[in-house]
Amino acid sequence: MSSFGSAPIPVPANEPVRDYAPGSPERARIEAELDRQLGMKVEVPLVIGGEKVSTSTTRDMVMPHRHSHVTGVAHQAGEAEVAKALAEAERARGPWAAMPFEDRAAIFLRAARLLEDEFRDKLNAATMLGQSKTVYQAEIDSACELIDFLRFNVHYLEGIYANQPISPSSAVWNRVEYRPLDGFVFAITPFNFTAIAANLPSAPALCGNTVIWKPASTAILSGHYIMELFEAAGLPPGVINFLPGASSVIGAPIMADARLGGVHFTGSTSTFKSLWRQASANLDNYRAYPRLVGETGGKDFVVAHPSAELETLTVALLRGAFEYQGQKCSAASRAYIPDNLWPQLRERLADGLTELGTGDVRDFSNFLGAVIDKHAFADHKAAIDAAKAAIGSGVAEVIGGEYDDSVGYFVRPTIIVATDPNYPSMVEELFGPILTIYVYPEAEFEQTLQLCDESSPYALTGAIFAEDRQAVVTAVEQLRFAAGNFYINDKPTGAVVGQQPFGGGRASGTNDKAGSMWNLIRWLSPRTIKENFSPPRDWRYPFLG
Ligand SMILES: NC(=O)c1ccc[n+]([C@@H]2O[C@H](COP(=O)([O-])OP(=O)(O)OC[C@H]3O[C@@H](n4cnc5c(N)ncnc54)[C@H](O)[C@@H]3O)[C@@H](O)[C@H]2O)c1
Ligand SMILES: N[C@@H](CCC=O)C(=O)O
Repeated sequence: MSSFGSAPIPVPANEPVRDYAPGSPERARIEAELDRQLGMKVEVPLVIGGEKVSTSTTRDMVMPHRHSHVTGVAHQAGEAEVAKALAEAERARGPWAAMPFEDRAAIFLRAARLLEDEFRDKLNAATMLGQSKTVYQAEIDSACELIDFLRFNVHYLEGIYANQPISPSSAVWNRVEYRPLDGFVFAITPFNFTAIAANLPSAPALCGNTVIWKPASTAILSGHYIMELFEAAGLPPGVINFLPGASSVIGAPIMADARLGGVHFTGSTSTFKSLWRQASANLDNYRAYPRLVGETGGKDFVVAHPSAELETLTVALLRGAFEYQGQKCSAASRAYIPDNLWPQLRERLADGLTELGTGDVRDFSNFLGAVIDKHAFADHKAAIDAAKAAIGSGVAEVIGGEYDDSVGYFVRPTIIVATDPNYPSMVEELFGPILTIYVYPEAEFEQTLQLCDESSPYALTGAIFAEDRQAVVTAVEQLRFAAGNFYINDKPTGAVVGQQPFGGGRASGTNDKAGSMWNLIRWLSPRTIKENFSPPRDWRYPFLG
């Protein structure tokens, strides 16, 4: 806090989602920006200590929905740049930690304001072109969710700082200083959410930490504009160091560094486990135990009770499973449907699938773009082929199931109807536009809840659909540990900062709830200070006489 006053932070409200309707001013602006970005090639440097760094190795950035189109090149970090980033993160630590909270807060509040306006189209367009999001999916991510993260984190941190111990006597004053960690933070970010990519480095930075940020190789374009945004907002050099490059080159030396204070990770479960193993192997090197925060994979479920309402269930499955090509960690990827509802639901879903346009995100009539890259395409193709081959032994039918990578990595929305509740796509994460459904006998609702709870290792999001209140009560009870974000009569995606703190347990992560005080607490190392205004002057207890 300032030495000369205590100014309350403006109370945040969620950023309104713009609708980009035909003829709207925002539609005209984003179309112009898309055309502008389509006409250019960007050269993305590393940013270390505020300096833009080029290297001898670059990597092409391509559009998933038109892989022949190169949006630019990204310079790749090597050993020397990793060493420089470690040195810069160390150099900037003292001055940044000494900067008053109001000033750190002002930088991120200014970033939010810049994103509300002049950066909005740039970041949305980059997210659309680089990560193949439709305009709506880009808007809720790279504009609204990111603005919310920036504003709400400031608000939550103010609340944490205000949390102080009691000082019951006039002789003693107790206080807690919420220091940053005793080392730098390594932020490792996924491809699928621009807001997450920005939040993972900026949340620890707001708390006074310096950060080395390794973005996903398939989301560099939006990462580049995030760095421009932070720079425009006045973030001092060295606070966030941007290090695109191969994880094999960047990961090991940073994880082995004695000054590692924490890892802020979002991505797959297997990558997080490998980071945890590296931390454990390096335990004797570290100055302090690093904080390991990871939000990871999911096998998110929808359970319908026989009393569920068909219309809302249909919409929840179509939107929950297929928005952004199912590449949300929260996406509904398995559903348990009672046999009384299945015939009608099947018809509605099959009709819905034929209407979900899949193609170039520059065409606003499409509901889905492409999956992120050739590896994801190959995985989804293999899963669809395997399901078709399993018809009659574990699978009843495959609805949809088309794919084509001649122009872009397109996988059309697909439903696998499994007869085996442990069929691989009922229990393993695929992270694409594939929903697997198991139809259960309507009398077996409680056994089905148990199956849902026990058959997959993940516990990120899940939903119950029921009109019968007792069924809701039973599901809430039986699925207590099956999801960190649980929804009643709503799709399991679309958590909003400030409304539904997000994260899961079991194989889905450490459940530190992004966009909440619980996440920020992980980047703080409290120091308790007791001051005695009248220390004792005699060592004897009164009873010693
Ligand atoms: N739970 C959540 O909140 C959440 C949110 C978004 C995504 N996800 C999960 O993320 C996954 C998809 O994202 P992805 O494909 O980008 O995940 P990923 O694990 O492949 O990559 C995530 C990041 O880790 C880096 N990485 C990989 N190996 C590394 C290593 N050895 N050392 C250092 N860095 C390394 C990657 O380069 C990337 O930056 C899915 O499993 C999804 O469920 C979870
Ligand atoms: N917060 C997002 C998920 C982010 C993971 O990819 C949601 O709730 O849909």
